[in-house]
Amino acid sequence: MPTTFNAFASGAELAGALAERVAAALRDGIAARGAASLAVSGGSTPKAFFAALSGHALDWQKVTVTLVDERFVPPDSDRSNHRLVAENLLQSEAARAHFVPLYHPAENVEIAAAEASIETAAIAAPFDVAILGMGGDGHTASFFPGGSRLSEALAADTPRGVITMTAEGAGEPRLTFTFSALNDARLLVLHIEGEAKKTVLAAAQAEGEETEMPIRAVLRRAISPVEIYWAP
Ligand SMILES: O=C1O[C@H](COP(=O)(O)O)[C@@H](O)[C@H](O)[C@H]1O
Repeated sequence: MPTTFNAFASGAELAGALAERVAAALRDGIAARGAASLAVSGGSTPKAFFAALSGHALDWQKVTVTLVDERFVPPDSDRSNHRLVAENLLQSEAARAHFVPLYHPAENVEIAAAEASIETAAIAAPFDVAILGMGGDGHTASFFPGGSRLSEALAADTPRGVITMTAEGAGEPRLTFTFSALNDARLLVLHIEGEAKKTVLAAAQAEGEETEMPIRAVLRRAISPVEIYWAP
């Protein structure tokens, strides 16, 4: 699928434009199907976008928000993507959205992933919107190079759902939606910021193994076109 590259002069400009784009897609989903879904990434990049989106007036009660991936940490951890979303997106107008977490206080991450798969299966597929990020190592979601279940996570025939991932660069064990659950989102965005990530993106767009830079799976094989949003 083709990618489009949308460059902005600043992170603030990007946040405003991406929030407009996502709010419009959610409104379209509500108009067409009565409800809409949004899967967002964590990390350090999306805060300004979350703040901009949270102020958009739309029928948030009909929107389900979930995470593309999560660390196996409780929501009061400063490493929690759930916490990031609660503090920055589920505010203002968006406080009325329904949030489905991936973390569950289970005995181990495998049980938590099974619970997350069951709960998120109630969200109609495909997602209306999925916002991916990308790490400096070329990971997206929790598809890490060298990840314990990377091949399974990236395989097109792995069912939609949440699986576990451990990797040297990942810190805590992870919970991540599979590639099959993300690649057909009606609006599929890759949100990256900084010159360093632009360089990583260029490397990912060159030849090489998907397993070395898992973002390649999205850039090469996603069913939906990938809209890249970048600012310096
Ligand atoms: O581990 C993660 O990292 C990526 C990228 O994060 P960033 O801090 O470089 O923006 C993120 O997309 C993912 O959701 C997160 O769990």
